Amino acid sequence: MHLHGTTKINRHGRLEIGGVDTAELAERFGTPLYVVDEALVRERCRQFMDAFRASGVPFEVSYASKAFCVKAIVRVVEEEGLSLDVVSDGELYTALEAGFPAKKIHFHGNNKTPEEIAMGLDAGIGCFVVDNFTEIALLNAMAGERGIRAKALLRITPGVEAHTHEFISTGQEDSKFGFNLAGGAAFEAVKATVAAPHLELLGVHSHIGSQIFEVEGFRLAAEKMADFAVEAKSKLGVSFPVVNLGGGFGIRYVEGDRPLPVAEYVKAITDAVKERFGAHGLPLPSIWVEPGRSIVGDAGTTLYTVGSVKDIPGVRKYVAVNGGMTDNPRPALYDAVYEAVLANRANDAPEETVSIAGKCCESGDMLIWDLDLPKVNAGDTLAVFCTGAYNYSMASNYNRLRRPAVAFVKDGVAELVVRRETYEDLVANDVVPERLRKLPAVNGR
Ligand SMILES: Cc1ncc(COP(=O)(O)O)c(C=O)c1O
Ligand SMILES: N[C@@H](CCCC[NH3+])C(=O)O
Repeated sequence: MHLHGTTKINRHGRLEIGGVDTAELAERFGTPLYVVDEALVRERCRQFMDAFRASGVPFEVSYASKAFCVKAIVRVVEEEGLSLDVVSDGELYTALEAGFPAKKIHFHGNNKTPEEIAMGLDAGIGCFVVDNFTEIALLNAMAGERGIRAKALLRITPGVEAHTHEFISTGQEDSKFGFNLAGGAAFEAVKATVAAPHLELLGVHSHIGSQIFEVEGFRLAAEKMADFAVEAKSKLGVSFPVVNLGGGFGIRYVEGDRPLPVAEYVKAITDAVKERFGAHGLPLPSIWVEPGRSIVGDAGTTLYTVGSVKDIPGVRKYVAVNGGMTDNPRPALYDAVYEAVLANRANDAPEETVSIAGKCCESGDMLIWDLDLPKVNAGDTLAVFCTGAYNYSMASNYNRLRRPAVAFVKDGVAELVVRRETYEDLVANDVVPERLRKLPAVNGR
């Protein structure tokens, strides 16, 4: 069993996170419950910040809030000195509501609506990561209407494929994201941006994929960005003050996952940029990265209560929990794998191999296949590890399940940061047209 961050087994044989017994968490907040180890989030933030400081380059580490976007986490990353990526009006709204400094917010997305661009411009965000020619024209026009110049980073698809699950690779040429390098769109985009009177070109951005365990892809992308900077300088006289290499740094979900220490990814990136820019006599740009999963992923644990157990002799034993694809759609979407333990009997030896099913009306609603556990009973608490990234943020109300609560734990204290949805929340936006309203009962019928 791999215990992440402050997670440990206490003297009662129960799992404890941030110094808080999971039995107490389940009792106080109910289950399913997302538990976030705040100290581990802060440690991950510091690993990035410290590695960049050690490299001596100008930098920004921008938390990709799509991984987990709620006000409390925004507060934590601000306290740790990070910047923030948003990809929608909703994420931007959350960041601003949390008091995050607008200047340190970067707005991503392949189809930012005019309303989203207006919201970003009016808030005075730091930059837009511009994705396509439509956006160059729109952003220029909307900044012009306001009499300002918007800062723009151009998202480039560098043609680097990271070794990861196909569905979450975004760096290849055939992508809905960005301007491709090989086809010449990236070069045209630089020309169009510098010709736009209300845009200020900050530089270039690339993101090569997610859950990456090697430095090679980052190094290659960094080199391609540097070579592109050389081309832009020599042919157009344009400089890139910023080179952003995106996110995608892998984490350990299960045995066999071998992420590199954060410092190694950072060193590979900063070395490649330094070398390549230096070799061409270009000034060193500010180097930015956008980690999401590697900031919050392994700090999250989901607690569930075991309900029905169904044994099909000679086939398999299904153990169902009171959540599923609604709070964690990643196994269904990406065949993602997770480790889990019985939180209330964490020292008990494994006795059986079971598969963890969710409670949704969907055969694909399985959380873990073939998990070794002690004999499981209804009422046990199952803790699934590494659910901090892309779980709460991708959760749904399928089957009208209510989204779980989120609690931060730290130094023996648990605090609610998102309350569990209520039945009222579920129907709050429903409108019944007059003609469908139930007539008041007549004569008691
Ligand atoms: C542009 C961009 N930046 C950053 C991220 C964060 O990725 P990860 O959570 O894998 O670090 C993503 C998502 O993959 C992304 O699309
Ligand atoms: N949602 C994906 C990652 C998204 C990457 C896209 N930028 C996951 O759960 O792994």
